[in-house]
Amino acid sequence: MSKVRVYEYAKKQNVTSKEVIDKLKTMNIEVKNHMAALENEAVAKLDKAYTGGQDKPASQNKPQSQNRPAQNNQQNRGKGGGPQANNRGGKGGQGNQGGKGRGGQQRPGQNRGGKNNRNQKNKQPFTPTPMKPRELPEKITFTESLTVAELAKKLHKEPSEIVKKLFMVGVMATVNQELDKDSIELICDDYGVAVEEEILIDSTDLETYFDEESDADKLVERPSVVTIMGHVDHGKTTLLDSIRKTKVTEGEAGGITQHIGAYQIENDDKKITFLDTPGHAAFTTMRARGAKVTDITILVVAADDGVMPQTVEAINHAKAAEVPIIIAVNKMDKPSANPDRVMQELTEHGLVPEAWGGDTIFVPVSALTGEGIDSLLEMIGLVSEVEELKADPSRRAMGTVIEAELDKGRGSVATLLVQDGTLRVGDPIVVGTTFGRVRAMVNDVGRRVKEAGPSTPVEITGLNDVPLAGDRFVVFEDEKTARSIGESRAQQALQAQRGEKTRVSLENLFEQMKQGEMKDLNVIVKGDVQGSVEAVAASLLKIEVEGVNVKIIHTAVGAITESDITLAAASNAIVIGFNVRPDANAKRAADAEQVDVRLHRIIYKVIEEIESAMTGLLDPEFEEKVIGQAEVRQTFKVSKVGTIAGSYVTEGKITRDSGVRLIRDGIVVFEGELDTLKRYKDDAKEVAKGYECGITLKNYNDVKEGDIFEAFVMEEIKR
Ligand SMILES: Nc1nc2c(ncn2[C@@H]2O[C@H](COP(=O)(O)OP(=O)(O)OP(=O)(O)O)[C@@H](O)[C@H]2O)c(=O)[nH]1
Repeated sequence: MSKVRVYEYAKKQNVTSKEVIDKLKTMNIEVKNHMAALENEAVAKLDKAYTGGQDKPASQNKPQSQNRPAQNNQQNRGKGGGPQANNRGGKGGQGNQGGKGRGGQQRPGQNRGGKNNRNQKNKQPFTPTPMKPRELPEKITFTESLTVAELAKKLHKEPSEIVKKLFMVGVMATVNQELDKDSIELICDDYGVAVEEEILIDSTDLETYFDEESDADKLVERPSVVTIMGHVDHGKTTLLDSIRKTKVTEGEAGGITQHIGAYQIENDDKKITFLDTPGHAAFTTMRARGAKVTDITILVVAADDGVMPQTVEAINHAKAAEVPIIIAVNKMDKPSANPDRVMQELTEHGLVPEAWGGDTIFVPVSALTGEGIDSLLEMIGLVSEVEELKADPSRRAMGTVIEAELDKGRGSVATLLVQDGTLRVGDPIVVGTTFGRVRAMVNDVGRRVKEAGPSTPVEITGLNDVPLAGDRFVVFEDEKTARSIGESRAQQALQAQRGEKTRVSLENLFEQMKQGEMKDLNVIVKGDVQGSVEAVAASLLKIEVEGVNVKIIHTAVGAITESDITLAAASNAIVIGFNVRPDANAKRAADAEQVDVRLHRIIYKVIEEIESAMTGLLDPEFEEKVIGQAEVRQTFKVSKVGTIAGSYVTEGKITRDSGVRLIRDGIVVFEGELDTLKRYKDDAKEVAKGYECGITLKNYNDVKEGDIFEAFVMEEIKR
């Protein structure tokens, strides 16, 4: 196949891949990254754009294609920003100088600006004179960025000259400052020197291998991968069992005992893979790690119970992952079954049955009696046909870890879902940050196998360490490469742990918007009552700021849970708690995943904060810091004084002048000030963890045993 990839095309045109991707975007052609293969049609359109409508194919263009219209250059200059020195807020626009275009792409001697022509006059075009030491180079190359000093060296100039030039276009830079691509191009443009950005292909980035496209003629249909989700006790496990029992061939060794966290069945000559990781937590954890493994979600809803909170959560998780949903209305054998109610309730969540004019498939089943299971499988078959699930068994194997553990006898044991290619015993493999050679491979019924094709779950041994669920794996040519990539990945992971992640937060939102990285601000709203959740969500949706949309991906009543944080991490969302707090697990998860959780009690403050963040006006000067917690052990009513809460400090400390919140079952019932803080009879300035104290609140008396005081102070944030 001779398809041209984005980076190859960019090279041909002597522009960057990003520019090509941006240009494609303006043509409504979305490509994943620089590795994406371009359709002929896209190449033709690009050729047209780069040759100014002359319909000249890229192959005929000289590598340094000069004849790009100035207006294209303008367009490609990046979103609203002129040149900027990195790490600086450089006021955009200034450097975007009129029709000057990006002569950086041009070679000296070709149609250059006046200044450079003057330089050129001294040159004897056909006499091979030796290069003068201070002469400008024809072209420079760089990867990602250059410091001012490095750029100066490449241009054979003094750094101070470059600093001056930058200053002229409104960029203040010091000698050691890193310059971004725009600034480098602008300076080179000014000297009439061509620039080429070398794009490094990161061989340690496993996703790159997933993005490699297969030849169309090698693609074959692959089994669909199905996850079952639903509310507790609605019958997920029973349904999974029932499907397996009806379909696993009797003759299989090991019968129906399942060995690994996934199994495959055959229905109408078509295989279906079920992931036995019920619950959306596992599903979303995987997605948070970047892996998409599920093709279809079966949402189990008990016909006698209807839509419950976890049903809604599951819907939102599946929607966020853009996975099609089939509804299994379970427990139809029960006399109290009311499938109409289930349909009605799900309609309220945007899942409208086909019978009512929608496009959601509802299948009534009984996991207990087996009734309806065949229709369910048939529907899975139908949906997977629509999805056109394809893979190329001839390529190197790649996929995702379903689960992994350390086995005393066998060492690291990992269940992998092969998503593309064919995995074979003996293959050198990198799995997450681990590596090795596939020593032995066992299928879902415990039988040893030599190879496993697309959508097949297998258990393997032979890795040097235990990978994590959701980690990606890729097979490499030889063990040496696998080891070196595995080791660099482990190293990178360590560094990343120390470094920072770029999850969206209200603090960095504007910056990300400016760089064109954010189009949707995903938000999860949790609140104390349905009414307030709806009100917050509705007000958020009304915010109008150009360039970014608020997208509510999940709302629910109750405290912020770990599952909310996982969803936020997977969907790059922020979490808003309205009169509710995160529970302990959620707090830990939010810290670890760096999910921005914003807690509020007044709607307009929520809106104000988000709006300011979107317009870059967020005032981050003060941030609330929780300094301690105390639990109310006993209350005493004293006339004139009110209720004294005999409390025990469980975390940090409570200080006399800290702000305080009273929390009951995860819900904030009061926020205000302390009236008194006493140790025995004496006033105390602060009471530390492990000590008892008496607390009264200003203007609030309804303190109850078991309530939690949360003390906080406002701290100035260093910018
Ligand atoms: N009558 C009837 N009972 C069912 C059916 N499906 C499941 N049950 C029962 O419902 C209960 C819960 O079923 P499970 O399969 O454990 O539910 P689950 O969704 O896996 O529950 P968790 O794993 O706790 O989330 C069990 O007692 C099942 O026997 C059904 O179709 N009809």
